[in-house]
Amino acid sequence: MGQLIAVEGLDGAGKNTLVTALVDHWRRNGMRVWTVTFPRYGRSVTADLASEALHGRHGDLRDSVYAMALLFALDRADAVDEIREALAANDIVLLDRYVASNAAYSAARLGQDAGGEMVRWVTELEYGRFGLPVPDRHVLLGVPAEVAMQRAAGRAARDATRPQDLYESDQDLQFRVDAVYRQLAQTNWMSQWMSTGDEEAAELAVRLSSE
Ligand SMILES: Nc1ncnc2c1ncn2[C@@H]1O[C@H](COP(=O)(O)OP(=O)(O)O)[C@@H](O)[C@H]1O
Ligand SMILES: Cc1cn([C@H]2C[C@H](O)[C@@H](COP(=O)(O)OP(=O)(O)O)O2)c(=O)[nH]c1=O
Repeated sequence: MGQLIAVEGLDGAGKNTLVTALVDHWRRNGMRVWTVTFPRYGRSVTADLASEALHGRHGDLRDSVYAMALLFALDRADAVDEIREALAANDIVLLDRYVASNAAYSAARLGQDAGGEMVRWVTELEYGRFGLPVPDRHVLLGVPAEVAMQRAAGRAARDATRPQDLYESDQDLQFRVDAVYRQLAQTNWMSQWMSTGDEEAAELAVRLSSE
C-alpha cells in the first residue's frame, strides 16, 4: 500500500514544478510513483465546467461558493477508484491539489477560517459521503502570497492559453486563502502537514521520508 501525499498551495506557488521534480527524484531512485493533478481538466466534465465558470462562462454559477466547491468535489469523487488502484500498485501517490484546496478556497471566499462551517461541509462531503482516501501527509508550498501572485501573473503573461481566472486575479482572496492554508497546516487538518518554501525536491523528498 502506497503513501498518499497531497501538495497544496496558492495559484502560482510552484506546486506543479515541485510535483514534477519530486516524481522525477523518486523514480530515479527506483520508486513506483503515480501522480494526478486536480482539477482533472479534459478528463472530468465537472472540472471543465468549474474552470469555464472561473473564466466567465455559465452565468452566475461562479457566484455560488457551494456550487463551485461541489463541482471540484465531484471531479474527485469520480477519481476515487483510480486513486485506490494507484495506492495498491505504487509506493507513492502524489496529488497536485486535493480536498484541502476546496476547504481553503471555499472558506476564504466566505471569509471563514479553518474552524468554520465551510471546512466542516467539505470534510463531510468529500471524506464522509464520497469516501475519498485521506492523505497520509499534506505538503504546504507556503511561498509568500506576493511571490505566488507574481508567478501566476507572469505565467499568464507568457502563456496565452492560461489567462488568469477569477480566483487568481483576486489578490484579497489569495491572501485569505493563504491564511486558511496556514491554519490548516498549523492544526494538522486531517493528517500531518509539512510546510516548505522553495526547497530542492531532493531535500524535501528526504524530509518526507524521515519526519
Ligand atoms: N522555485 C521557483 N522559483 C522561481 N519560479 C518558479 C519556482 N517554481 C515555479 N516557478 C514558476 O512559477 C510559475 C508557477 O509555477 P507552477 O509550478 O505552475 O505553480 P502552481 O502549480 O502552484 O500554479 C511557473 O511559471 C514556474 O516556472
Ligand atoms: C482542486 C480545487 C481547486 N480550486 C481552485 C484553486 C484555483 O484557484 C482554481 C483552479 O485550479 P488550479 O489548480 O489553479 O487550475 P489552473 O491550472 O486553472 O490554474 O480552483 C478549488 O477552489 N477547489 C478545488 O477543489
